Amino acid sequence: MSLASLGWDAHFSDAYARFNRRGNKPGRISRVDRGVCTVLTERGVTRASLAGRMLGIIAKDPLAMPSVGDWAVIKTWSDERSTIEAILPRRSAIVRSSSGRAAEGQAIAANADSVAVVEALDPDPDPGRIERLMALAHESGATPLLILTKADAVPDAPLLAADLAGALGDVEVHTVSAHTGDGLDALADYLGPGRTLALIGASGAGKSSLVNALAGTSVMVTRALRADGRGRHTTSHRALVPVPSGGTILDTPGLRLVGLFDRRPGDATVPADGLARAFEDLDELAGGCRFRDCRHESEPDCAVLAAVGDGVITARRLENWRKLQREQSFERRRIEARQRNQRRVTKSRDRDKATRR
Ligand SMILES: Nc1nc2c(ncn2[C@@H]2O[C@H](COP(=O)(O)OP(=O)(O)OP(=O)(O)O)[C@@H](O)[C@H]2O)c(=O)[nH]1
Ligand SMILES: [Zn+2]
Repeated sequence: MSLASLGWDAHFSDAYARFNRRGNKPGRISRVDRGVCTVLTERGVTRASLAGRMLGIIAKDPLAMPSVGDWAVIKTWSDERSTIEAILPRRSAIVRSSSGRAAEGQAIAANADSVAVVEALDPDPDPGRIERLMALAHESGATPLLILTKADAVPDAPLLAADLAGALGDVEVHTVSAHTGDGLDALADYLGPGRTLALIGASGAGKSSLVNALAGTSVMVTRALRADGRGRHTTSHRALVPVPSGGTILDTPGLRLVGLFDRRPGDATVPADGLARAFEDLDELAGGCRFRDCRHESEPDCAVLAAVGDGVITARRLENWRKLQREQSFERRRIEARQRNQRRVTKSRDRDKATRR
């Protein structure tokens, strides 16, 4: 396996220079199990545990915990054991905050060139989840895109895709089916030699099936859906899989909680449908603002900002409420885009009818 096909380039080779001595070699982490990493190197696959100095660094900064996709410095000892001595600076990282404190974030994928939010077209795609995951993709520093899976399972895939794309702005949207192979060719751009495409999405979104379809072999375990139609948590590991086109695809574990990323510990128990109700007090307060379309940012006589100033509500709560409102306006834009599309379709159908007459 050449390091270049795994994404090794001048940037990483420069960073490696100060570790370049006998006994050390670079490798890319393809899997992490409780501190033991599977590493792809020029000479094949190695298992490596964390060196003592790494443990010290991680204790101070959990983000330094090796993640799938990281380039690592591997030291091989005289008894053949291997340890991870260091992680080279990341070019991008998908970070999930396990609690409200940013310092407790955890990298779930490193050094991807592009990050795809993967959402199934069937059952109905969830725009709120897409938007949350899209924020995570944007924050990673890689190029975000949206992959809509299971296109074979719905009659109107292009319409649904256009509808979701309309609300996303400048992000490429691809519609695919792992079962029929439709749309997979269009993903080749993201998987050229040395390029890494990472996938994030809810459990059951079809990530493993997509990895299998792109890698051309059955490298990941997928399992049938539960009777209630919800995906089962079947990805037992995070994996970096080389694909025939020369790049690598990085699968992350299925993310089951809708608001996993931006909800604070106390809010985590609030179910998605109860979210609006959870902010009723804020809606009520907003009724006291001078302007009816007050955005509670810097407007004069804003009752909400006043309440924050008085300590009646916390700034964090206000921020969460704003997030919810952004989601709702996303939903509105989505519905408008769908109506526009439908009007277009109806119009062209009428035109067809007229010409046939
Ligand atoms: N109709 C159809 N079903 C699909 C397609 N891709 C995946 N599925 C089904 O969707 C279910 C979930 O697929 P997985 O690939 O396991 O989903 P995942 O995102 O990897 O889920 P986790 O492993 O839980 O993270 C399985 O029952 C698949 O057979 C597709 O293109 N078309
Ligand atoms: Zn206000």
